Amino acid sequence: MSLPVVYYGSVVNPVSLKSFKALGACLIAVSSTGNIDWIVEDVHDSMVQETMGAHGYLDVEVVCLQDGEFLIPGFIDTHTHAPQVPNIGSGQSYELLEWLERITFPTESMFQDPDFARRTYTSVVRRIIDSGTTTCCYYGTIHLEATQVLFSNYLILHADYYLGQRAFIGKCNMDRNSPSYYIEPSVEVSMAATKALISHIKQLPSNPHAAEPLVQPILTPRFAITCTSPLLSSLGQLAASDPNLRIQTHISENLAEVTFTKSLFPECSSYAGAYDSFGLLRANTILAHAVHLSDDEITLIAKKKSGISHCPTSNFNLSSGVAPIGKYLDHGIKVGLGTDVSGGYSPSILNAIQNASIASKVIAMQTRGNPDASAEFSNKQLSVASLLYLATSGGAEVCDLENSVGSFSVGKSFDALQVNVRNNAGNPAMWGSDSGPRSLEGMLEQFLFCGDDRNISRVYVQGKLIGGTATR
Ligand SMILES: O=c1[nH]c(=O)c2nc[nH]c2[nH]1
Ligand SMILES: [Zn+2]
Repeated sequence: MSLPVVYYGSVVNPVSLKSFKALGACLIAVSSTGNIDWIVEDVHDSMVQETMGAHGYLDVEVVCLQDGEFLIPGFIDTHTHAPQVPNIGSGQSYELLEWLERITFPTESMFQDPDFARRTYTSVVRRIIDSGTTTCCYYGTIHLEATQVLFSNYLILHADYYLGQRAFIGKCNMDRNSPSYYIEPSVEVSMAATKALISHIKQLPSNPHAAEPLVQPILTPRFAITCTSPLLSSLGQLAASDPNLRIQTHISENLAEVTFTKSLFPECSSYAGAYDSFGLLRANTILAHAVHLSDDEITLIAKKKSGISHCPTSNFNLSSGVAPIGKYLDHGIKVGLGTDVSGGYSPSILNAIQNASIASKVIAMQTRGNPDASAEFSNKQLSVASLLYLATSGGAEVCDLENSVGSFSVGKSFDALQVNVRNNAGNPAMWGSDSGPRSLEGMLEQFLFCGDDRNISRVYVQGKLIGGTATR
């Protein structure tokens, strides 16, 4: 257990899709458990010690942020593929199905060799942490051993793994429509490996102070095209036996994919209907992409309370389309952001924020002649407040972690980023020696739109410093 610590300075705290708090002189107390003990806003520096004393915090370390530094909740990446980092930036000319066949499946198949996984995954996790991702939903490959290696990075990186990054780790299920060199031979083999991974991850000790283990397994049927009905049915049964087990998959990313999926499940009403028929649509299901959903599918997903991972960089990059996120928000669907490496070419949620903004502007421009005046978000560009929310609190909702992370409040874990937009951060796009003092709102907007990992000096999960430039 570490010592309690108090952070004093500027804090940005998401409140809703429409607002956030920009607090100039805030005290956040983090107890030795890594959870937030108390928060006091607007504290003059002459009152810091007295305020701490009133909370019984005597002789506790105070970390004071400087001008140009502020805290925000850590980013939540609701969808990425760890084994695709080696081919990040390749194959940009293809659409989804061809890209899978030519670029992705060949790379993923290399993880059959656990040594390749060992050589690759450590730097992958390190890079994602330093990009500011405190919670990450990872797809592995079909290989049990390599996915165990991915998990073991939490041991390698931090000695006591449970104080590292918060993560969901899944082994892909694929028993059809996959190349002969990268396919599981049967439902039984796929299910046995899935169960073995779950037991492997669950057997390790968890942090007693975290509401749930920091690293958890997640069911990962890759997408309906690569899973037979018996496999989806077995995964649905496994999910039914453990309501807490998260599920992640892809949905309606690309029009050719949607057509192929419907041909494979003619008895189902839709792509979403196919997942639902196997019990795979529920409140802790994370559906990546959702670019081309029908109105009936939107209604079904809203009814099931499943979450959508918006992956705008990937949606642009693979020419998949523009997901109508505003419409989903108006239907009350939970939405978070995903980098979807390597469909997306950046492991940073900052890049997903920037492309989510542009995606919403594309829709707003296309529908200018037909604004939906009665709707709050449909056909409108996403505000800074909405973008911040999707990257943090929205992601927490999608991961079913909204009571533990996603914003700063008493009782939640201190999963946070210390952002630095000062000159010494080394990003010449920011600050500038003669630009003078700026508002916290202004600094936040510039960070979201032109910041990068140079501007993330500290990354905390469950109160523990796990990355950022200050650790390098
Ligand atoms: O963007 C994507 N990346 C993938 O790896 C994948 N697999 C199925 N569907 C997918 N979409
Ligand atoms: Zn994906």
